[in-house]
Amino acid sequence: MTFTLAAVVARRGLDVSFTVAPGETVALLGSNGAGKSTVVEISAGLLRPDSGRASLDDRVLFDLGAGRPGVWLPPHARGTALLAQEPLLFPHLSVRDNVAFGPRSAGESRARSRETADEWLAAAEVADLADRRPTALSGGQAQRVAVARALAADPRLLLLDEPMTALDVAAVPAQRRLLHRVLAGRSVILVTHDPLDALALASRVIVLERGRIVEEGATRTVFAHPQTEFTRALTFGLDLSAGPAGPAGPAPAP
Ligand SMILES: Nc1ncnc2c1ncn2[C@@H]1O[C@H](COP(=O)(O)OP(=O)(O)OP(=O)(O)O)[C@@H](O)[C@H]1O
Repeated sequence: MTFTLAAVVARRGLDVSFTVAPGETVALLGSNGAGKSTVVEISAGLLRPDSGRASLDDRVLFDLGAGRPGVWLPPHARGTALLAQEPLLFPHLSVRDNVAFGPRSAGESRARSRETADEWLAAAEVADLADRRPTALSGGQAQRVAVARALAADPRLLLLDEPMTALDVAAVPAQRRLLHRVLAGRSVILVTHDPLDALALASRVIVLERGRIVEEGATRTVFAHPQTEFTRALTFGLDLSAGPAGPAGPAPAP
């Protein structure tokens, strides 16, 4: 899926335009208030921009401008899934039924949507928690269930807004590894403050400053040759000379 977005939100000082290629994870970086969450909200259908257009392949998500009726698809009709900082699971449903909710809403039978849920719970390595209520989960477990729930809906575009922020620091590497595995081949926008998330998960980064794109390119290229003060500070001390880190870590020195 190719995602294209152009949007202006004057009251938030936002004016951006970019594309996410099929199967590409793009990390949105930038200081507090730069506009990252606003981009996610617009893409998910939670915030209406003053003007702009977004599409996922040939499906127009919105097309708005002055003096015409325009197009605005509601969140559930977009084919996007949002994974937020907090897992936001339905407290009255079991873990399995939380994950089954998306496929069930999309018209799958109760039995088939539960099978889909169990497949994604297994992929997120939390199959043993299927019968629990969300209140009986740790923060890390709840985020894994939230990942399973987002993917069970089979989104055309996955929006991750700081999915690691609420986690204990010790739980972050395992969550990063899970995301690395399940994001492969999907079109994803990842908001993060952590350069390690961008390096591990995103092939491209976009840096926002006061609602504008000020830097973008391949993650390692941008980090190795930062053009803005923000990116220079973000990557200070990062050693990018070891080559790309795979699941087994960087290649050993010769
Ligand atoms: N609900 C809101 N109402 C009005 N203005 C808002 C609202 N949420 C954010 N803003 C403003 O919009 C601008 C962009 O904020 P946004 O939350 O998108 O930034 P961000 O890059 O996600 O920041 P952070 O890293 O702190 O989460 C900021 O100037 C912010 O003050």
